Amino acid sequence: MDKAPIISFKNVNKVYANGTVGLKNINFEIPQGEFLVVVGLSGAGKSTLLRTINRMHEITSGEIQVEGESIKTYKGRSLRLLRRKIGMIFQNFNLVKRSSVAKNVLSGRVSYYPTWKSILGLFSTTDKQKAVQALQRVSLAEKLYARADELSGGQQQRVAIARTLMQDPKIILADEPIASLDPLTTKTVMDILKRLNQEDGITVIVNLHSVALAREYADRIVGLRAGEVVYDEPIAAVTEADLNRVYQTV
Ligand SMILES: Nc1ncnc2c1ncn2[C@@H]1O[C@H](COP(=O)(O)OP(=O)(O)OP(=O)(O)O)[C@@H](O)[C@H]1O
Repeated sequence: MDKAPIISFKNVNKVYANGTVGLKNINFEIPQGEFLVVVGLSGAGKSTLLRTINRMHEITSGEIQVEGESIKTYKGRSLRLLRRKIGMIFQNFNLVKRSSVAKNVLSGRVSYYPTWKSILGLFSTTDKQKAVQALQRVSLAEKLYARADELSGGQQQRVAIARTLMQDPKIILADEPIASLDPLTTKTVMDILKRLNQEDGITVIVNLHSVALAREYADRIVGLRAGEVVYDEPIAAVTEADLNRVYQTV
């Protein structure tokens, strides 16, 4: 690919406080606009990898760059700006369940407001319209006033995606976004992520257990085993034998 990398890992290591190795000598670049799927067994380091990109987890050594800048020393405003451009989707949706869909979606915009305004819920009319548009993108505009916990799992995940869109993200990190969903709903959610990638040029990185899904949606697959990259290929080059390597336990 000839596009500049939006994210790069250089000799990245992560050792947790209890001595567990989370990531081991990770080196790779993610070009802007790529749909990257990270696969691996439970405990392989997929969540750790994703969470180092927005500094939810700190790395032990090496360097991660986002848009050509090392994120290691970011704090205060620079860290807030980093997190604003990186949306995150979680397996369990992370919605405020007793709040309305509208409030949940608008909360994706708080980093654009001073704290006191966001606490009082003083969102602009423009942003309220933006929330409706975000819900339209995930085909849920009619649920604007519903309570989040009245929705199905798949609908809640779509609300979470709409919330992320309020950030105007350049990157979406999705950590097992379909792990709690049935096959039909899985397809809806994956299709939405793919559409945002293709129509908006958002770089999407998704952690998945399912190799079949990875093959269906990814531009490229990175396989992790015990914190190490054991496989990194564009989708066209993927073979069963390669993927089996990712799932070997020894
Ligand atoms: N806070 C923590 N403290 C200590 N070890 C941790 C912590 N978080 C994760 N680990 C360990 O780091 C390794 C990688 O975990 P990680 O959650 O990144 O894997 P994963 O591939 O995302 O797994 P899963 O598919 O189950 O979510 C595992 O051995 C895990 O037990």
